[in-house]
Amino acid sequence: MRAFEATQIFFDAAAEHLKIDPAMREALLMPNREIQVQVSIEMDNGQLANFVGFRVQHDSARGPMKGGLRFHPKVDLDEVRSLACLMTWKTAVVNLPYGGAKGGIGVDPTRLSEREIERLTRAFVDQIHDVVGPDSDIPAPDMGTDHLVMSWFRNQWEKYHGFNPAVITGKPVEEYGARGREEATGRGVGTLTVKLVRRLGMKPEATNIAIQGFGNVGTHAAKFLSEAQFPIVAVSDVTGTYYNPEGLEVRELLRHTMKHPKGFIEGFEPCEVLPRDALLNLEDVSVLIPAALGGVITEENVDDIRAKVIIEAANGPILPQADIVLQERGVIVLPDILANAGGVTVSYFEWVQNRQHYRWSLDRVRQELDHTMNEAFETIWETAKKHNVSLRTAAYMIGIARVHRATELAGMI
Ligand SMILES: NC(=O)C1=CN([C@@H]2O[C@H](COP(=O)(O)OP(=O)(O)OC[C@H]3O[C@@H](n4cnc5c(N)ncnc54)[C@H](OP(=O)(O)O)[C@@H]3O)[C@@H](O)[C@H]2O)C=CC1
Ligand SMILES: O=C(O)CCC(=O)C(=O)O
Repeated sequence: MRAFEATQIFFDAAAEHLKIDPAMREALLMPNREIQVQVSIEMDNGQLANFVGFRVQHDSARGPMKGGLRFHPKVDLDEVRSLACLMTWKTAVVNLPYGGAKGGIGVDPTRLSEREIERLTRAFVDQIHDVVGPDSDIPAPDMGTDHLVMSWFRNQWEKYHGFNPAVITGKPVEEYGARGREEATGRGVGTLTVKLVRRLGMKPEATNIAIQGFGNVGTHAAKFLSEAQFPIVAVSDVTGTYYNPEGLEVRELLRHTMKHPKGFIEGFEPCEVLPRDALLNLEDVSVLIPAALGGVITEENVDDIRAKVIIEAANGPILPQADIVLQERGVIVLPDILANAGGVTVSYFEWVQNRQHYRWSLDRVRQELDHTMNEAFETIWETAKKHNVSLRTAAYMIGIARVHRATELAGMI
């Protein structure tokens, strides 16, 4: 199943509960604008290389559109469209004054040098600079991009439009970035995992966790949760699954990946090395946190999942048929549009600081993030109880209802 079709199925389930008529459903679901561009650069060896870049602007009823940039070989229009749509409901779930967008380039950044990635980023900005801006569409990091990519993006955009760091978030802290943005998605995931586990009557020390993906989101979630006394028994990256039933030494693990030339976990000890996807089926795992790609839990592998709770740190990790099976088995799923909303929340704080030429302390960022995440969680928990629906349907209901209301109030339709 393609990514956008999966998002549409989740959307429809909630729209049905909200009794939104078919024409309005179509209007809410259809992206405002989709941009596909050719991005050609000179590689370090002097050869020309061509890539395809995308920016999908899904909805702006609640404010400027917001969403990350992904550099990954699997990036295509369908994936970006689905991710942009998720951003619309996500920003509404945490009640930010934003709409949703997403972008990316089909490229494997691990095969490019830093200078080649910089040239690629700048060439992409040359193609899309006139459709993004602090009041229209504000990019940010996602898979395969980081604070350096944000910095090059800003610098190139400012060559056309002049100084305005609020054009992009997730920048280096010393260049108008927000303290706490780098950790924000993982911290939000951690905060809500603690809350949900407690709500379900489970004890952190007796709740084993497995995390798929050990990049920005996976590492910060692991750090937060191990500090909250959860045993992190398994983590994975593209090189494999690293498992220790006694709990991995997360601090050592972070030190190890920082020293590895490509940031990989391979070579870490003490632990058992298993095939990459074995992480999904471990017997002694209570909480599974997918924090890598979408579409990893499918109809084919869902019966092998043993966890009681799944926290969707990644965007779209569970396909709709698998979601139904998990619901029937009583597995609690905290949906992406709530679970990973910490990143865009602190991006909003960065944008606000940039616009005010003011800097918040890390304590203030963390306090406001915790407050936003807790409030959204309670709203969705209550909605799920009231309507007897899953947390995913409840989150979609909240997000869609807010965007629907803004659309009606603006008289856009
Ligand atoms: N960054 C952010 O602020 C936000 C990110 N997200 C979502 O979180 C997810 C992760 O993003 P982020 O952490 O930024 O990305 P990163 O690029 O920083 O890290 C991705 C990680 O996933 C690993 N990975 C890739 N494919 C697989 C696989 N098949 N099995 C196991 N591990 C795999 C990578 O391994 P390796 O390093 O070996 O390549 C890497 O460890 C994405 O779905 C993203 O959309 C959501 C909200 C905000
Ligand atoms: O920080 C942001 O603006 C967006 C992050 C993102 O792309 C996401 O939440 O999926």
